[in-house]
Amino acid sequence: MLNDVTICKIFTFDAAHQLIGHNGKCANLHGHTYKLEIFLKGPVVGPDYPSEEGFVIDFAELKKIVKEMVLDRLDHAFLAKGNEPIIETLKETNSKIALMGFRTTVENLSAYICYLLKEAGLPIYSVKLWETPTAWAQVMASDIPEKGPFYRVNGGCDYE
Ligand SMILES: Nc1nc2c(c(=O)[nH]1)N=C([C@H](O)[C@H](O)COP(=O)(O)OP(=O)(O)OP(=O)(O)O)CN2
Ligand SMILES: [Zn+2]
Repeated sequence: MLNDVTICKIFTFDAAHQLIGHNGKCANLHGHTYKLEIFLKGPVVGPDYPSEEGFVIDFAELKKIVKEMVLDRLDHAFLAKGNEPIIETLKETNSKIALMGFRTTVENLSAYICYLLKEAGLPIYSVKLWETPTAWAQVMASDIPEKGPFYRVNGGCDYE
């Protein structure tokens, strides 16, 4: 039996959002440099274990998957629930919109990313998403229900 190892790779992306109806400054259109920590957990495998590589997964491979599935979609985008009036103007100016369909709190975004990567077949352990240097949310893959994350069930909405 192989022992599991947890590995982590860190990414950043810049994005804007607006929490419509929030009773505070985040009701304004504003942006963040998000820091995204992806934790994977699994045995150190290779095609002919024990491999010379000694990887859970090649960080380069992980980077490629996260870039394609997350960063290309979210980086320098407006993260939209879909009810933000600014969307019309952004469309008119061909500005990048990532239509999430849920309220773009750091809780919901981290659950979304974790679910996406889990569905992609990665041995995902957790996703930790920093919205600011002092605020983050972490979602454990094992806490995501089979039918999907909580934002799917209740809209993840603290207002509507
Ligand atoms: N539980 C949550 N609370 C808040 C969220 C969220 O996603 N989950 N989001 C916001 C805002 O979007 C805001 O970007 C973050 O707010 P805050 O941490 O208060 O930001 P500050 O820049 O004021 O941080 P300081 O380090 O305290 O200066 C609001 N709440
Ligand atoms: Zn914010």
